[in-house]
Amino acid sequence: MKEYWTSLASLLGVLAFCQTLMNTVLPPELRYASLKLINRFFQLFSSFSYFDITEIDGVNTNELYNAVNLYLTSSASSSSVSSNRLSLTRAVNSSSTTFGLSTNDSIADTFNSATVLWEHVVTPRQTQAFAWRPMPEEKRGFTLRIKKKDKSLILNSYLDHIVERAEEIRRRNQDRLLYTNSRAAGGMDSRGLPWESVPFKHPSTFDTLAMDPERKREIMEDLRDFAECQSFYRRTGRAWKRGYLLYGPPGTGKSSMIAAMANYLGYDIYDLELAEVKSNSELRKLLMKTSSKSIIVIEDIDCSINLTNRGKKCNEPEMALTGSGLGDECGNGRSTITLSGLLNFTDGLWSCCGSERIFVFTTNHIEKLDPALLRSGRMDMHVYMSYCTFPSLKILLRNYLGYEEGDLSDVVLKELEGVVEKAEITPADVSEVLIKNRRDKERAVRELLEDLGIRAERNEEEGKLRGRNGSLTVADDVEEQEKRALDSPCAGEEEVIEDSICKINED
Ligand SMILES: Nc1ncnc2c1ncn2[C@@H]1O[C@H](COP(=O)(O)OP(=O)(O)OP(=O)(O)O)[C@@H](O)[C@H]1O
Ligand SMILES: [Mg+2]
Repeated sequence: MKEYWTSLASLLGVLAFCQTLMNTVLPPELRYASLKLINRFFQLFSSFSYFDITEIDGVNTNELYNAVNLYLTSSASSSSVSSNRLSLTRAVNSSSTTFGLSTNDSIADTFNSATVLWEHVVTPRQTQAFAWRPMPEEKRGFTLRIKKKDKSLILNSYLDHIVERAEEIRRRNQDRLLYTNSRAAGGMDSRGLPWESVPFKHPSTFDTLAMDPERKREIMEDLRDFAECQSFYRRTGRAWKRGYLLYGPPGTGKSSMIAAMANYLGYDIYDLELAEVKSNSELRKLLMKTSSKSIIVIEDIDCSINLTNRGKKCNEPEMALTGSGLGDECGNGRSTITLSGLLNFTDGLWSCCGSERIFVFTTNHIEKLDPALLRSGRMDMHVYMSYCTFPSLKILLRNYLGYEEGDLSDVVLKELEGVVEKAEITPADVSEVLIKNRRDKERAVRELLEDLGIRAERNEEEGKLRGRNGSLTVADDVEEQEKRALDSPCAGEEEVIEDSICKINED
């Protein structure tokens, strides 16, 4: 026994000596590499296989890493998984606490009677004197340890199971995320991610959205069709994405529609602030960092992109080859996003670097948009968010006052129907009147009727209404607006813009 202890002490002494020698002789980077090498050597004789799943896979975020993270996060608190230490987090405004694996801690899981071990590996990134792009300060990843004999039996099915479970958890999770690129400092965060997120809690749904019920049903069917028909997109060779252009006056529910879409499909929203994006390549990078099952939104597209930039030519010859043949990135520090860059963003090869994504552009002035954005196939569905119509008014009365079909007298309904479209009132304005008087329903309807009457009269006086007998229908309006926008490709804008639009059309 005494001999045993003596040998153990000598062995420990040798190990301590080797470690001191390594620490003295080798610089820190080499020390880490040699430890890794020794580790690999021992793994050769081990009965386990190891798999590394890193957070960043080249330039893209590794979807598998996110799936494993979510899977372990949700199962960390359950009794089937054993771990001594868990990290607890709760995001700003979030309603739920999430469990996670602490840095460099491990957790065991069981699948088909095989036990596996996950380790959360976080190592500091080696500092480089020069880097092409900001890199996260830490390298994160999971290492899966699995018995060699179980590897062929469960590895693929286990990973499929994790991806499926993660998907399920995401869908069940009420806290969708709302991402934005408009960070005060600009650029990326300490982990090299260009998007910041907060939990998305907008309560708007298709049920609360006031619009023509038939049109609403069409949009919902279109969305469902899109989400469920991956095989169709694959079979027809189309990228699995869809574009919606929402247009109409302010306060008609464009942003509410986006929230309703996200809540309906359970997608995250990426609210892209174009003014914060410096160049087309930055735009592409942002696109690459979005996840699938998401809605990428550019609000007020007519205001966000300065088309006059497209008229500016770059001196570098390779720049002149890009997009429409006009310079797009002159590197002068100002935003140099071009229309062609934007079109590539939604439609080009890069737009397919993920899947199941919806692009939504909104505008108050469809007639100001470049026809290239409107042509069929680019924005698959154009949705006109109109002034309040009688059917949408009934939805608002139900939402705010609880009036169901038949609760209001026929006389009042007739009065409302007769005046609502002539009043050209937005759902936002109707909501205001109803919110203000929601505790006194009759008064609310009375005030609404008064307001509608005044607006209708004013409109008639100002000769705003079009049509033979002064009536304006939503259908007329949609037709007229789209026609105006499509028929005059190079008309109606300042000259510089005209030039560049015409050039891109020639291309
Ligand atoms: N169609 C609608 N159905 C239900 N509520 C609506 C609708 N339109 C507007 N509202 C109400 O008015 C408010 C403003 O609407 P929203 O922000 O969606 O309008 P918008 O069309 O995006 O306006 P803008 O063009 O100014 O961005 C919302 O908070 C919502 O309560
Ligand atoms: Mg809006």
